[in-house]
Amino acid sequence: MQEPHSLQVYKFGGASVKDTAAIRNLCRIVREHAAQQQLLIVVSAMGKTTNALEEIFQLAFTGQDCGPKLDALRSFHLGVAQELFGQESTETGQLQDLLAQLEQQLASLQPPPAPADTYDQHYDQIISFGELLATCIVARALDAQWLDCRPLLRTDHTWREGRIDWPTTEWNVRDQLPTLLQRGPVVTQGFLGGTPNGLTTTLGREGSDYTAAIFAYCLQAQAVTIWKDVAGLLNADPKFFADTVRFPQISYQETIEMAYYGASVIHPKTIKPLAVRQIPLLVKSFLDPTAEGTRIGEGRHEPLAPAFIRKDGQCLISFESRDLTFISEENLEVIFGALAQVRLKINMMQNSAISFSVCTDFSAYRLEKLLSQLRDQFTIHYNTELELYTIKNYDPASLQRLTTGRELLLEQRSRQTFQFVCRALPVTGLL
Ligand SMILES: Nc1ncnc2c1ncn2[C@@H]1O[C@H](COP(=O)(O)OP(=O)(O)O)[C@@H](O)[C@H]1O
Ligand SMILES: N[C@@H](CC(=O)OP(=O)(O)O)C(=O)O
Repeated sequence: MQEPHSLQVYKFGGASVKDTAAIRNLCRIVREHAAQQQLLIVVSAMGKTTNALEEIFQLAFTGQDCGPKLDALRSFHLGVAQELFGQESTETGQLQDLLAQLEQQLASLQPPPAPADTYDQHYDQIISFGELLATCIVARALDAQWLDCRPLLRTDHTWREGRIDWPTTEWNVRDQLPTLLQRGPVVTQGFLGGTPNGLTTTLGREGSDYTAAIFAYCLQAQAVTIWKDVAGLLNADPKFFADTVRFPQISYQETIEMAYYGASVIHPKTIKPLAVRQIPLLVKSFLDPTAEGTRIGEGRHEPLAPAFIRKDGQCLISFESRDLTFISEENLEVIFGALAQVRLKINMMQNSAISFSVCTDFSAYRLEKLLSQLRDQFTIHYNTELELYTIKNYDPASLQRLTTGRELLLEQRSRQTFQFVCRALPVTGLL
């Protein structure tokens, strides 16, 4: 038996499996870069399938017709499978079974409409089909073993953000995976987990990177490679910023901070399990697989270029005590408690004498719940459609580059990091 550390974990996200050509490219990468090694391949839903499933679920849950959107999702997956494997080979089998299960589960939501407080639980049962369908196709394209990760990756019942039960998960993974990996490559789902009573959970949007890290941690893998549509970890998202530069090497700590502030290239929970076991994380381009990419690991490096992180869809909420009393620890306890209960994460916060402001991701549903809990005690104002910018390792030029022409609604700076909230401006090109 090979030593456990000879294992590589590859993670392929939505962009790398978005269509037939992308899946063929994935197969080439696996063949050319992972021969002679044990390989666990973690795969996300194809392209924008998770968003499509969210729309389908929303329609079904609110008693509306999701038929046309479901048909489009079905045709898309069957179309890709037919291009890869031929018409007849997809008429029955696992893919058809999964599509039938999805249809059945959606039908069971209506009528009668499920109670509103089961929304998140039902969400997970439906949204998870994106990864199940994608892995079914990719495993077959690679002639690899298909693994349902849900019985292994044990979580609690925190729907849409399942919290991993590490001891159970590690035991399960170490019990099951080594034998399978010895036989050949294994393909499994990112983003999914399972509760003790066999229900599906998801780990938070874009959580497949985290799945790769969980498996790598449990199996003490040699490295994790996440294959992206960018050259590596850059100092900014090239979709919004001009003149980006790649970091060839960067520490776990710098990366975790970038992910925390919103650099969407890596899910924020990915780094910790890898850092604990000193497993390097490689970010590589599936468009140019031989290029160097980025190596994230232990150690120090030269000071980095300023990094720019933009988070859109922000909401700035301010709480004022109703009777001009100062914002006190007691008030803050109430506000934090309510934010935690409705699961609104604080991206930035600031207090003054009689008011306390938080910047969070906007969710109409969660905001309404928050307002109904706190309205009696506080006067609450909020603004939506805002952007939160963070500059790590800022200098005067980078500050000027980002703040010129913007009205800053809230700002904060430490020695390394500058953050501000502002109104979204019309897009006129790259920043
Ligand atoms: N600092 C950054 N460096 C590189 N890419 C970034 C950065 N911040 C955001 N991105 C964005 O992350 C995208 C890749 O991540 P993501 O879309 O989650 O990939 P996938 O879903 O395929 O795993 C890139 O296309 C890029 O727009
Ligand atoms: N498919 C899920 C999980 C995920 O991680 O996807 P991706 O690897 O494409 O970001 C999502 O879109 O949230």
